[in-house]
Amino acid sequence: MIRFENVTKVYPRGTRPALDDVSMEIERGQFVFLVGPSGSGKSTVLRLVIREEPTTSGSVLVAGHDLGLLAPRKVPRLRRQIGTVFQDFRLLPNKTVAQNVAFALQVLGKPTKLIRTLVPETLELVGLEGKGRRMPHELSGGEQQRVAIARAVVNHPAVLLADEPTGNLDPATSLDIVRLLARINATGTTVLMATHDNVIVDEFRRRVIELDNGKIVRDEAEGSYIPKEVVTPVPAPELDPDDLWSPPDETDWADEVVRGEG
Ligand SMILES: Nc1ncnc2c1ncn2[C@@H]1O[C@H](COP(=O)(O)OP(=O)(O)OP(=O)(O)O)[C@@H](O)[C@H]1O
Repeated sequence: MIRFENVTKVYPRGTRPALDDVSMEIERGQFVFLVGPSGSGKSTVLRLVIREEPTTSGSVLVAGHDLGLLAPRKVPRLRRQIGTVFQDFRLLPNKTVAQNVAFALQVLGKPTKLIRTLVPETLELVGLEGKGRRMPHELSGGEQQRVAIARAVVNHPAVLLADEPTGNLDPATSLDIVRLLARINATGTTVLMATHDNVIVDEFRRRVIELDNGKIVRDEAEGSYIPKEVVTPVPAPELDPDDLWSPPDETDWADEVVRGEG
């Protein structure tokens, strides 16, 4: 689904490469934690996947398509297939919860009838049923992040990128948010989450890719990671795929990118 081939990224005013000859492949449907110290290149990986930045050398491929060959006017089409969530939520402060989520569909020109169905459905998915009329400032941090996640997934993206989504949240709320991301992953959405939080990484035991100084220094398959310390046990993430949307259709997604290139 996401492939990096010998990717090096040097920012215009960078003194050293933010990414240095990185190669990796993330399969469709995987949940991957991207870890590493501050400045190791985690956010840069995410920026390259949505083509917010070009590579300096090497290729980033999404669904088999080289983003370096994608015409700039086709980039919005790519981003439509990729949901993004950030540490600071980035909600529209003057819109209600429901309007924040609806806005993501309105900018895509989706019909009102569809929006009226999808918004409540998505708010229920993220555990915010009944809170659609609240303003963002009337919510806790964890609830605000749920709104941001609802907005990111309401269009059923093939990929969800999360950059330190728990960075502003307390430990218990952080685990709830990652459980929610795991539920979304269980619907077939590929999830790539950058995090500093070792408790979460140890707890969820998904694939871990560690960066240091722009290089991959560890890549451990799902479930193979042995925590260094015992952490407080918490219940396993709730996975109920029957209750959720069907997985995104990779064929449609690939076709859309192909059409975009043409
Ligand atoms: N726009 C930019 N211009 C110049 N250098 C940049 C830019 N963005 C990031 N960098 C540099 O690239 C390197 C990688 O940064 P990046 O933000 O990807 O790291 P990170 O692992 O996400 O860090 P953090 O955990 O602190 O968010 C750092 O040395 C950073 O200073």
